[in-house]
Amino acid sequence: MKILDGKAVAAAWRERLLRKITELKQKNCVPGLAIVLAGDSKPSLMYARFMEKVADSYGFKAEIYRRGEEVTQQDMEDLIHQLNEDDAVHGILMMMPLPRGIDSSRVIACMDPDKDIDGLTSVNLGRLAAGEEGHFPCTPRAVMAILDYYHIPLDGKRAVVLGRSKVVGRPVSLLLEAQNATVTVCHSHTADMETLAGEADILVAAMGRPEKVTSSMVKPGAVVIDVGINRVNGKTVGDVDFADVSTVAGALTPVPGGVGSVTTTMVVDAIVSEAEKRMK
Ligand SMILES: Nc1nc(=O)c2c([nH]1)NC[C@@H]1CN(c3ccc(C(=O)N[C@@H](CCC(=O)O)C(=O)O)cc3)C=[N+]21
Repeated sequence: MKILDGKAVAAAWRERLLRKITELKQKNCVPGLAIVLAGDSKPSLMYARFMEKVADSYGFKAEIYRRGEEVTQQDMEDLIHQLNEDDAVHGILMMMPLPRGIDSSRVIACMDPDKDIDGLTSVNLGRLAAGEEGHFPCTPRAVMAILDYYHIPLDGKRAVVLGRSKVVGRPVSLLLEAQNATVTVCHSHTADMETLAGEADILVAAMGRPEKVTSSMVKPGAVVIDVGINRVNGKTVGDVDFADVSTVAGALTPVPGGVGSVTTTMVVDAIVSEAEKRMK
């Protein structure tokens, strides 16, 4: 079984992105990232902190806009409008989910699609579905970057995505299909998910349930991509039972050190391309 190392993928992208950032700085443009962190969700806290460190290592600005669990709808919408208008901000990364009581669709709708580097807006999701250029969610892009780095063929292959969330399941299914995979999306109402999962050449686990995918659901030799980030007893585990699935899979991403460690690189890529676009 091959371990698909996210850190190796991130390292492969790093040099080219660093070069682009240097070029931007020579033109007096320092890419600026606004991270919106509302509430106390653990994975969001982890991601925001890790993203801040990565931005620092790339030598550009990332600022966290922290709001409490009791933030109001108006505060959230005002914040997004403020960031839309701030020329130092090239991209907005808003941590999902937002606190209970906040209508996230309405907050997302406030976002300037050009600054929506995680592809949350209907405009960017529509562009993805239509096969147009745009900002696409960074976690699904990280999945694709891993498959690409390891030269995993997708054309004509059966891909099964477990989960249909707006940030992962749905966009990753569109990206896989765009690479000519035949994609099945499973969710909480799917009948006989185990059988469908077992037919996958490429299995993407993104349901957000700790260690739910076991060896009996995996075809021998399949490529398994674990998108899950779950905190269990102070430890971070994926949606895949790593030890069990590694006995049948052909290749598997670890957690941590897999998809998550490439997601931050995709944020850097998105912010750089947005900054470059503005210099033209
Ligand atoms: N709009 C939005 N987009 C997201 O993509 C999104 C989100 N909201 N909300 C929260 C979840 C969670 N998430 C993580 C991404 C990377 C790591 C990450 O970098 N993990 C490292 C470990 C970092 C460490 O060692 O601390 C790894 O897996 O290797 C963690 C969590 C993205 N999410």
